[in-house]
Amino acid sequence: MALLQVERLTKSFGGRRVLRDVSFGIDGGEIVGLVGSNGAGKSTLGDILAGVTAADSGQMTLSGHPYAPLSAADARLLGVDVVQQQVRIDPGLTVAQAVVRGTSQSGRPQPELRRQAGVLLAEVGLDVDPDTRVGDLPYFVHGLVETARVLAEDTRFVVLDEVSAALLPLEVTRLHAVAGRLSRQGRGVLYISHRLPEMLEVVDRVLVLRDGVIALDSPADCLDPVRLAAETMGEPVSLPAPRVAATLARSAPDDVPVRASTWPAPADDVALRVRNLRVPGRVEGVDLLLRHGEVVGLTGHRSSGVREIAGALSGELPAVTGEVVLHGEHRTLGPAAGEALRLPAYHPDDDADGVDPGETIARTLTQEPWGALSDLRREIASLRGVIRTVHRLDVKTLSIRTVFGALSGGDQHKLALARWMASAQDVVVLHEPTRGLDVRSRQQVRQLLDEATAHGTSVVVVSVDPDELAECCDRVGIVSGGRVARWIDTRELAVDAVRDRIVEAATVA
Ligand SMILES: Nc1ncnc2c1ncn2[C@@H]1O[C@H](COP(=O)(O)OP(=O)(O)OP(=O)(O)O)[C@@H](O)[C@H]1O
Repeated sequence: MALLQVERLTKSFGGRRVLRDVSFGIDGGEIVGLVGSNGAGKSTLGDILAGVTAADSGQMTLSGHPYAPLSAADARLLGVDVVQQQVRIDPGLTVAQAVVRGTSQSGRPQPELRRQAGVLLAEVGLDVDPDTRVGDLPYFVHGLVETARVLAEDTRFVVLDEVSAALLPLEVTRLHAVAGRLSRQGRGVLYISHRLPEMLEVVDRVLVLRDGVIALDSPADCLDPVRLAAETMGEPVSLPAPRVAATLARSAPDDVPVRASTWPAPADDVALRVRNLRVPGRVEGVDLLLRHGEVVGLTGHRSSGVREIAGALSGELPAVTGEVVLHGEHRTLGPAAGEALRLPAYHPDDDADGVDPGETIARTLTQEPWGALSDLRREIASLRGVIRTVHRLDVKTLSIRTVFGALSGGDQHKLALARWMASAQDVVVLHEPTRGLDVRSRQQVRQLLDEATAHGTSVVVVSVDPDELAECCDRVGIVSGGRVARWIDTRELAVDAVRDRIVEAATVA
């Protein structure tokens, strides 16, 4: 008998039928992957299992008994819990309070809570003081805090919704160890992810959700990432090509000179040169050279200094440097000069947050107060632009009047990035531009990048995901001890070869 059995679930939002006829079973001790394109309904399904959302019709059983939770709290009592994709924990709580909140443990004395939270945090590989305020933690940590909370409970079935999306390979390995432990304890796990190569390493079976039904239910060892991507999209997908090869294959617009990949770059080809960049105590002297139209990646462990380099470039952290040349202009940075680089930076969490989730897609993308639109032709052109973007990015919605917050996580991210990139010029910093995106959406984001770089924009991509770096960048710097320990050139290498080099170099560093 399956631990959790799902029969003919359906769910619609307005006129959009998301789940049509979903049936499957998951045994105790099984880790089952759930994949599907952005907007396919994975989170909706996970939320139904965990009582967050109710299905329109269908039945579920848990250990053979009818299971129809009235709320998330009800599901938790019955032993089913979810770590949600866009989890937001009350920033005023301490980590220890967050780990035990809503569980049977929460009434225990504080010292015991702290001790227990410390053990659980270590288990998910999170090296933070249990007294730290949640609001002081980076966003990626929230999913791990939630995973620790699930461990604190007597849960029989756990949904992990995109917990790995913002994690480094080493952190993903720890998350997989947690999933393995849950499975050895006889619990069932539904593991939702777009990071297919990593997911296939941990799951026993994979369910593909496509067009509202389970289109494939297969043992993981019969699948590889390319076949799985094709099953997810319902059509063959091409392997991502390295960016430089794609750039050379593309016919450049007449007004854009095709650059030779020479190194060092000629002086007039330099978009940004920084020598000896320092953030006292955190960044130890980094040299960075970015040519016009180049995409340079930076990655490294949490304490490597990579975030601080990005923070110094975007002016979020005070930096000192020997020399900065930006568009041919020399600048001096440092407290004395009172000047900072202030490169525009896109952070998926902050910028998707900066968008009002209650606002329509149309208003979000036009960025104009509608009262200010007094010219009908301008308004039509502007709305046409919105429709084009929604089509082009394949956003799953029936109308541009849908509120932004009702879109799937991936669709929100794509639109927020497209909106941000529309005004990106010169040199910009992008944090995790393809996070949480399916294989086709990743290609669409690469196209956005290619278009921007073809017009001379240069990009620094900061990421934890080796596949993203391999697909999007011309060069990737591995940061360690506040320095770039090694540069990996992606030219003339297959994407998975670059990925392996990044993982290997980051592990050594
Ligand atoms: N509360 C809601 N109101 C209206 N539509 C919704 C709501 N929640 C989800 N949807 C719609 O249901 C569809 C499925 O969304 P869901 O978040 O489940 O997709 P997903 O497969 O998890 O996508 P992603 O990979 O992008 O996270 C989307 O088209 C989304 O717009």
